[in-house]
Amino acid sequence: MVHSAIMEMEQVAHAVEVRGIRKAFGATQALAGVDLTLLPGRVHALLGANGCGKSTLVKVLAGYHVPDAGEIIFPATDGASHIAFVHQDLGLVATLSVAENLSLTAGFAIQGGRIDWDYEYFATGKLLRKYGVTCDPRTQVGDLGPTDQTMVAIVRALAILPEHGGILVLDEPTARLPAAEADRLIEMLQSLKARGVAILYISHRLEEVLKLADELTVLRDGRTVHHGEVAELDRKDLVRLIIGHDAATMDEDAPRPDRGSARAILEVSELSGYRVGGANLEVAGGELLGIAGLVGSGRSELGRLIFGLQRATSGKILLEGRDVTDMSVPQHVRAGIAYVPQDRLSGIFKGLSVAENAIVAELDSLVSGLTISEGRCNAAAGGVIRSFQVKSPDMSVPIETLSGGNQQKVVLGKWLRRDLRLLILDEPTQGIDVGARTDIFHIIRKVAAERNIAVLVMDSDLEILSEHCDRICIMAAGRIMNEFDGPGVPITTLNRAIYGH
Ligand SMILES: Nc1ncnc2c1ncn2[C@@H]1O[C@H](COP(=O)(O)OP(=O)(O)OP(=O)(O)O)[C@@H](O)[C@H]1O
Repeated sequence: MVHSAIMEMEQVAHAVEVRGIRKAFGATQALAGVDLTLLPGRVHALLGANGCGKSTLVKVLAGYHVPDAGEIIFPATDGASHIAFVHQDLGLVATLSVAENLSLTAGFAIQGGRIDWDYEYFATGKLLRKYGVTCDPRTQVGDLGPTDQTMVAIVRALAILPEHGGILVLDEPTARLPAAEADRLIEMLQSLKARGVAILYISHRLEEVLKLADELTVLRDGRTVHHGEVAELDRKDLVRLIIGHDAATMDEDAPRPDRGSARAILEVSELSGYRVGGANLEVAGGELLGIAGLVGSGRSELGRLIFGLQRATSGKILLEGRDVTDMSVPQHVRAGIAYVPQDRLSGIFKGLSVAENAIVAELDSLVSGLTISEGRCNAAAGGVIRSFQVKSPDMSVPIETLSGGNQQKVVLGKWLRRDLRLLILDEPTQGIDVGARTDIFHIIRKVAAERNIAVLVMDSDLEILSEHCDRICIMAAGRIMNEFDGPGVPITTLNRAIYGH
């Protein structure tokens, strides 16, 4: 029997109270009795490792999943309509303007039987300015940078909340943003507190949580393991609460490339494209080279140019001395280059199982005769699942039923099984929890050293680059401007270089 009920209560201080929510998917108990109270004007962070149940709780709040048991209690009679959501994928339509995107949920202004566009643009501009968003309401959303896109998604959510109060649920809003850009967003969210909005904030970025949140709830395996004030905690405390012990530190014994003798696997000279203009770099076998830079610095485009997703207008790309500049993507894959894109969804095949996704990059080697050897497929998929500690009930379930972070682990794992020379990772640990991140980099380093693979890592999280990369290059205006030897480059040094151009 479903015990869920949305009860109405009067004159209570909370914006919403969640009591004893349980939700299972088959044998997976995603939520095993979660309690949570959101208060007006306060930010409540919801933390926990990949697959602990955060998104499931958000989907229960949104009414997308019906809980197996528990209650959601709103104080006002129309409480359910005063809760707005910004999901991980933002849910914006890239080909429509900012004004159109906002009106899709808030409704269009109609005058004389037609949409009053002058009013639409005026009203959208006013709304954006109110929250400090400077983009033009006529701009296509796809042409905005990721920070402005995120802010538009938040303004769109806020537009359906009342002038005071309401509840805003944000599921990893800053996952795609560099730290400094995320600060703009955090300032915006701080200002909402004064408006009495109750905010539920999900993030794997602990610095943000420490800056923004007033209180936090930590989930582990669908259960609340901690609830309390944030002011009393530091980063180490958060890590301990999330993973149940201190984070593993850098593996001092991990093999590191000897730069003097290691031969360059990748050599890029004077490479230019749309935003990249004259980039030069080399990556040796076994080396992890990090690329940092602001959005628009050419950081992500550099990876796409090397993989052949974008055409170079000039310059050269050599892979073990062989010119691969004008090769197509399939030719690059055959030459031993792998590219894991920023956008997790473009790396997975929805509808296929976890096992099929795990082996899709090496299908050619698993086919015997006209059939695919099931035993070898299962062994290969099992290898990915074990080494990346993918949390999945079994490998036959559709990949989209895994939590976001676990989908990302499968994408990474499938590429690492191929016979690679160069691995390009664009935001590899986006959405991956703090414990799993370190494990993943340890695996990448080990595999890179054992098989002499060059690894190029583009990441907006400077802590990740500082902790794990042998060298870090700073990109600005399409060029490599500085280079630092790692690991352990201070974040302040990296930030100074990034903003110094
Ligand atoms: N529709 C579904 N069908 C089957 N299992 C599901 C479904 N949705 C979630 N699960 C499972 O429920 C558990 C909790 O997943 P959820 O997405 O809530 O985790 P999460 O804490 O949001 O993780 P992440 O940080 O990786 O986004 C996981 O084991 C996941 O595989």
